[in-house]
Amino acid sequence: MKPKVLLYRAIPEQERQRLDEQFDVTCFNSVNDANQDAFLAALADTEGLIGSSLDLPPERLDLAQKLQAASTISVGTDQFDLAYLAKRDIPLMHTPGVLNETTADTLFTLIMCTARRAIELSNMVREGRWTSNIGPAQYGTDVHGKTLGIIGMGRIGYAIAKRGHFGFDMKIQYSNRNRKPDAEQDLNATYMDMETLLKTSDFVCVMTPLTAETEQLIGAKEFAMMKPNAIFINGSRGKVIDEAALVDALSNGTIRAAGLDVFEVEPLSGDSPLCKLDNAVLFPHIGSATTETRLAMVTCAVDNLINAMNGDVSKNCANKELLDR
Ligand SMILES: NC(=O)C1=CN([C@@H]2O[C@H](COP(=O)(O)OP(=O)(O)OC[C@H]3O[C@@H](n4cnc5c(N)ncnc54)[C@H](OP(=O)(O)O)[C@@H]3O)[C@@H](O)[C@H]2O)C=CC1
Ligand SMILES: O=CC(=O)O
Repeated sequence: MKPKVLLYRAIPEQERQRLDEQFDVTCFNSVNDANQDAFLAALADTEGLIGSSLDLPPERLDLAQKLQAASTISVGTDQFDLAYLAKRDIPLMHTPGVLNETTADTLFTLIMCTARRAIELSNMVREGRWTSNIGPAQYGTDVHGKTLGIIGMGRIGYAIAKRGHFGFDMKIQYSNRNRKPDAEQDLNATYMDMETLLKTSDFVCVMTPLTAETEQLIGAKEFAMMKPNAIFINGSRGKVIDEAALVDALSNGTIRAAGLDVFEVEPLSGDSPLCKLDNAVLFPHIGSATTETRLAMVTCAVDNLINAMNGDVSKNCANKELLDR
């Protein structure tokens, strides 16, 4: 008998077929109020889980007592409690690497759009408000030659810094849990504490994971440390910053602008005060959202689940303490 797997997101047909060859798959294209009870009931029998964009905390996974492996179609693992899974000997597989360049492209788009006010001025044209040649009131600020500060110089942080260094002649500085010799050698990046980075960067870009240590890492105190002309970019997770404090900082002119791909609550409500601010560029969590990269992530996650269900967690296991046993 094939192991039972619960798929909780729609995936391309060819990847679904690969799952079906190996597993007895129950599929929920998405989990919502209407089918949540059926999903929770299905957890009871499942041995493998694969999907994304759904919080699966211990109280839900306690219902899945036969679970052997979980595979998230994302690099971020914050929808799971890694320590809880490790205690139950359940590997959580994720998709590092395959989305680095696409996500860095998105983050650089935010840098460009905020600095050059691209969305705000495009809207001016669309809405028939371009009635005379633009003047200083509409000018943006340069990106090339400026200082880019990366908080969280991991795989994606490095890919963003690479674009800044090679493409835009930017000075790269970073703060991180550990030093990154590759970034220092390849990109001439300077390591510093977060406070110094906040005080001296023209662009501050956050790319850490969401963990107990990084939750609300950037709040009112940190925005106040930034230059008045600083542009703040968040591509990590919404809860890494204090969103209300960011709204204040943007409204009061504490900083110049912000570009956000992630929010405390997603989807962001159209009623959010952020939506009223011209100096906020808001993307609907599209870091990795290209056809090619989303397919690569699903392929990676399917491979990961097959490997993990066969006892091989040597590649792409997020709760690494399992590997050390
Ligand atoms: N907007 C989007 O669509 C996307 C968002 N993401 C988000 O980006 C995150 C990062 O992805 P990725 O680059 O692959 O991950 P990595 O693990 O490669 O990079 C994360 C970096 O953050 C550092 N870090 C972790 N905790 C802290 C801390 N407390 N203080 C300072 N630095 C810290 C890590 O340091 P160290 O090296 O020392 O461990 C590491 O260098 C994901 O977890 C996800 O939340 C990812 C993909 C797309
Ligand atoms: O946010 C996206 C991810 O892969 O994590």
